Amino acid sequence: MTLAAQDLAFGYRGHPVGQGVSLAVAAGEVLALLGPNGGGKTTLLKTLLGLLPPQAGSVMLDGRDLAAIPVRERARLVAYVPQSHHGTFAFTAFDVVLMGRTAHGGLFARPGAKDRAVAAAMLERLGIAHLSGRSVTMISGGERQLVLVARALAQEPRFIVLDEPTASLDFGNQGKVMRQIRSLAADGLGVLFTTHDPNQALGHADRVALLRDGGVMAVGPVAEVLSQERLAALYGAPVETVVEPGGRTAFLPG
Ligand SMILES: Nc1ncnc2c1ncn2[C@@H]1O[C@H](COP(=O)(O)OP(=O)(O)OP(=O)(O)O)[C@@H](O)[C@H]1O
Repeated sequence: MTLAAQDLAFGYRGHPVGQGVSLAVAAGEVLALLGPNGGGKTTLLKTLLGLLPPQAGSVMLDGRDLAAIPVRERARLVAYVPQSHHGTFAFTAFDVVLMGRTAHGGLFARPGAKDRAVAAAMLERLGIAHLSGRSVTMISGGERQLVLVARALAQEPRFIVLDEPTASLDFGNQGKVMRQIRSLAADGLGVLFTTHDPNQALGHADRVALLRDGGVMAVGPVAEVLSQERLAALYGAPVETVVEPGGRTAFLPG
């Protein structure tokens, strides 16, 4: 099963952002999307999720055109973790995670015991069960980010798309989310995430796509694609390479 962009052009009405993008994320793998600010990462994700219509080309989910898949079925297959934002409504963390179950119930069905159990299990999995009864307007940005990841997991999707999932997280929670990402792929999910840290792609992704000016500069296995030269070209800035005594490579802004 794959989620794939085929010769995709994407953008907003009257504002094309990218074109000629072909890439795919398969079940069981992690694909990282890297690129400079404004390069089109979020817009591409929204198009892959069906939140924005393609301007040309297509998005295919398991060989079917995404546009032809009913919205509720789509929601059972693909979950989205948007960039963390301030919640406006004072829902509890538990209720927000429970909302991830909507795609599994009937149109007006109330959540059942199974839905509540899945929501509780996902809060537990992310280590935030203690936040269950707290209002999401009164927790930290990082805690809210973890709630959004738990909500996506409660959807029990086949693919999960995360937009800068670690942006507001402290060092410990960054590690926690990245480990979750790996374990989701081990459970058979396809994972696509954006990041501004090439080292996260290096350490946790199987493949990486480099997006610049709305086009794919390179896509492939991390070890083949991520080099000092490519990253310098991607960001238009110097990049340094550090090789640890154990042989592990890391990139630093130069
Ligand atoms: N709602 C919108 N309507 C019109 N143009 C938009 C809208 N949102 C973003 N853009 C523009 O689309 C382009 C791509 O933005 P996008 O948010 O996809 O980039 P990004 O790679 O995710 O950036 P960042 O790393 O800064 O989050 C930018 O030029 C941006 O100004």
